[in-house]
Amino acid sequence: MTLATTPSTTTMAAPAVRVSGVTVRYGDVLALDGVDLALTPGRVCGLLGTNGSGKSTLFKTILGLVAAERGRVRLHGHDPAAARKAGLVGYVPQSEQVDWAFPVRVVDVVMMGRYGHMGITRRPRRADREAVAEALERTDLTGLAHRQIGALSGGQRKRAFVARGIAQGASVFLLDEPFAGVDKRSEATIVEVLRAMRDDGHTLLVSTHDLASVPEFCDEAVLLQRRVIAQGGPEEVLTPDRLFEAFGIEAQPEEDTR
Ligand SMILES: Nc1ncnc2c1ncn2[C@@H]1O[C@H](COP(=O)(O)OP(=O)(O)OP(=O)(O)O)[C@@H](O)[C@H]1O
Repeated sequence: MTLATTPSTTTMAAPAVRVSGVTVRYGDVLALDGVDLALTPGRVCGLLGTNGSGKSTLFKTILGLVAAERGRVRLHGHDPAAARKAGLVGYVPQSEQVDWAFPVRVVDVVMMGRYGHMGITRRPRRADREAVAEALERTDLTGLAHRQIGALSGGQRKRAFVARGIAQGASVFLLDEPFAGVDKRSEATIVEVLRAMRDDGHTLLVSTHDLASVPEFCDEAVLLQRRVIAQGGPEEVLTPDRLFEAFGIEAQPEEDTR
């Protein structure tokens, strides 16, 4: 599941997302401590860290769902609330955060991405239906469009949320553990979709526990442990010393995956 190297010209572009000195607390719990992060447009960045290292909190802060005590977040120059209102950011949540019993079809989930484009009546127009059809096509879900979301496999559900972001016209995608509970075939399909999005200039931040796969599908990686331990190319970030600092174990990516 290899993503081709991004053209070097993109490395000079202004960041699509800039997180500057962000500190977040839940009561007494310090979840993020002065986090600095810059995401270059048209790249896939892997977000790595132990359980409780702050990955989901970082996503929620970028989305504007959690308020930072200090620091600031900008998405293409906008604050999180404005970016969300403009539909600039697509979010694929962890599976546990979604009520799969909710009686809604795949096509309805994807149409939710169009709400910001519709009037208050939320009546889809031709352009909305076309955008949804295209997003379903790109995520290989056309044949499942009328199935209940709860009746999909884990990988298909993830793709439905990616399709929602595509229909929305998002340019930044935050994916929280998109490969968790997903079989190899679905994983390969998701990686294909992410590659196509990246090649179209979208910016992707992808949290994963699968260290070995990071050099294969990410252009860069961030190691998080409440603060950023390292950000850069996977080979410069995933060193034994840094992995030990982040995970407290002698973990390192398998050599044959590089
Ligand atoms: N709503 C909340 N109230 C109180 N503490 C919270 C809340 N959400 C998260 N935390 C705490 O903040 C810290 C960071 O949690 P977060 O969910 O961001 O970690 P994570 O890296 O996403 O973990 P995981 O890999 O298990 O999903 C943890 O110590 C967690 O217990």
